[in-house]
Amino acid sequence: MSLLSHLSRLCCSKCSSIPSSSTRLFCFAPQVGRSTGFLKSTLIKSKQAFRNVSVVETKRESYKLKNASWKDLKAILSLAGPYKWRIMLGISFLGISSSIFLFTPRVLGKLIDEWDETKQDKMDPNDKALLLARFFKENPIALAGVFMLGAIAIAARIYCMHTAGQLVINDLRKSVFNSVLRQDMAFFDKNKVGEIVSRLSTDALIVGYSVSMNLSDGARALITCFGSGGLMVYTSLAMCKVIFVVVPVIVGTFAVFGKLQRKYTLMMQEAVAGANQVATERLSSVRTVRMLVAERKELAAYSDKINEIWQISKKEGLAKGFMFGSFQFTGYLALSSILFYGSNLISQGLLTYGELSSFCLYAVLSAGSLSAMSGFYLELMKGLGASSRLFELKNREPRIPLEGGVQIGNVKDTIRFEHVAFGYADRDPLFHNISFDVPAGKITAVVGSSGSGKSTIASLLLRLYDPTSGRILVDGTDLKDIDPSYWRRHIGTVGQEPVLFSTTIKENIIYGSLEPENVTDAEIVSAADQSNADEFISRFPIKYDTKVGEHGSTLSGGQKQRIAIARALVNKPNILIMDEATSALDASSEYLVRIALNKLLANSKQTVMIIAHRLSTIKHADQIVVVDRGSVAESGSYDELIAIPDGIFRKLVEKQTFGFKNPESY
Ligand SMILES: Nc1ncnc2c1ncn2[C@@H]1O[C@H](COP(=O)(O)OP(=O)(O)OP(=O)(O)O)[C@@H](O)[C@H]1O
Repeated sequence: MSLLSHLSRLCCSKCSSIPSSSTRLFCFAPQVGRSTGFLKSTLIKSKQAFRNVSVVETKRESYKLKNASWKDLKAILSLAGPYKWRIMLGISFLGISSSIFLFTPRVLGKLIDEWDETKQDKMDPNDKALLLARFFKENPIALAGVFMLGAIAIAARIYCMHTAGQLVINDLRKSVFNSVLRQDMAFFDKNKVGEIVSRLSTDALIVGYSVSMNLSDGARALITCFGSGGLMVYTSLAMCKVIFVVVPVIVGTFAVFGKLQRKYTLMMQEAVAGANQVATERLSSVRTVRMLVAERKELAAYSDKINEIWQISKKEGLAKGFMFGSFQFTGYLALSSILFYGSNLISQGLLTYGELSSFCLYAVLSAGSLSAMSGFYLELMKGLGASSRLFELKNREPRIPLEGGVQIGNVKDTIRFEHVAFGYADRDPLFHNISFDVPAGKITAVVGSSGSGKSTIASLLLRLYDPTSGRILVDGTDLKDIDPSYWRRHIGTVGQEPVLFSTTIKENIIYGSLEPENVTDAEIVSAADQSNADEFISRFPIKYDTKVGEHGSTLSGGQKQRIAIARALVNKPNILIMDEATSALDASSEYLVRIALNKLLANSKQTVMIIAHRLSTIKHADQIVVVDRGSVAESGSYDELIAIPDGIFRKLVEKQTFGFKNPESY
């Protein structure tokens, strides 16, 4: 009975140790960025960022084992390279525990026969197992001591392999995250953040497991299988006939129901991921759900997903039940056959009680190790499948590197867009010929109808994307030859919807500073003062140490915007890009932000690009560039452009001043 339960425990431990995809993490890009300090708040349109950010874990395909390639085997084994001594130590402990527990049944068999007076004369007095059995008969405490040693060796092996696995997982996660952080924006347009985070969490776990615990479990199964198989033959060749009949039945049962159970486990993981996706998406947009009174609808949607889980769970439970039931059935059948045939041999004097007991123990050990070996193979395949996806991310070279090139962080004369053409991947070309100059130390406003590509111009200037043809020249140097990080570091950006991180106001302001620890409090207050933020921050009880909540949820839109402006200013950037920094605000918030911006622009010696929606706000720009149908349709001062009869700018202004007769007077 206890042998059978030991056997089923072996199988259970195999099943339960498989990392479940229901443990996937859901994470938002700002948090990802914050945790490393790499992502700069230079995303021109936070709405674009959130398009990816709020995409949570999507339904993933089951592991496609057929895609696992053996060339990756070398690569995943090389991940364990730095920890080879730890793994070797684990394997040595495995050697100790396996030797003890493989030799034990034989010694126990001899111990049983030792009590049988009639068998004494037939025993080989030089048999090592017999000598040990006699020793343990006299010193039973020593036997307990040996078992204790075996148990300690097992514990040490598990510790070594578990920690080696975690170290591999840590390395993988760090290197993949590092590679992902370096990717260009086109990569993030195509890949969902939820999917990447899932790879970092689940796939790294599977790979780490497959080269650590799984490897040691596989080695243990192999040693046990061959060791106990050999010892069964050594114990009684005659009994092996029964084994040849019984073992395939046990392994076959396990294979059939095990496969079924694994299938349902994978279906379950997908269903749980689906339910999590619904829950996370809806909860992250709970304000919209509340305003649209959609609570019942969302509960129904979530209940449907839970029902899916329930349907699969019933099948999974049935498969599991049948597997363990059949396992008990075949196991008992096997043991009964061994005992029946064994007793027969005993009655003929061809076998001793001790030998039969040893044989039973070895049979159980080898059956357990056979099923463990099949599990090892599947886990290794899973590891290979998961590693190929991770290596793809780890080895991906971004088209726009993070660093490298001429270190230019200012413009002395002009930034020139020269016949720039550009289109987003899988979209029609957006620009076919954009040409205009941004003079140094002046304010240039870019205007155009919605979707004309104003924000894209700012993205190109930040080199978040490269033009498909044409060039952007900074005092004659192609932007492609300039160190991208150095360039971006000298540009202050305020996006349409400010992205704040769930930390203090102070940390939000200094986020993006090259040396945040060197930014003085006076500099922070000065930046906040310039952006009209100090006025409300100083009214908070703990002022700049106030936490702003997730995505700045405890602040008003205008307050968030003013903190974002302070963040853009604290680094004293040479170039400022303001992307519709006030369009999302109500009238009074806009007024406060506008005062801040006007104050800033009035004193500014910087080169400023304003992506403008509200045309009344750019009256004082030195130059206005009108983008229309992929090229620059008009450019000039406000007065020059408004004076063009039927001009595009004039029409844009007329649309915004609908109801006013004379747009010039607006
Ligand atoms: N990351 C992206 N991937 C694919 N297409 C994009 C992406 N970002 C913007 N677009 C598309 O490019 C076009 C120009 O977008 P952009 O945001 O530059 O326009 P805009 O003039 O700033 O618009 P608005 O005034 O409405 O903010 C739009 O059609 C938009 O759908």
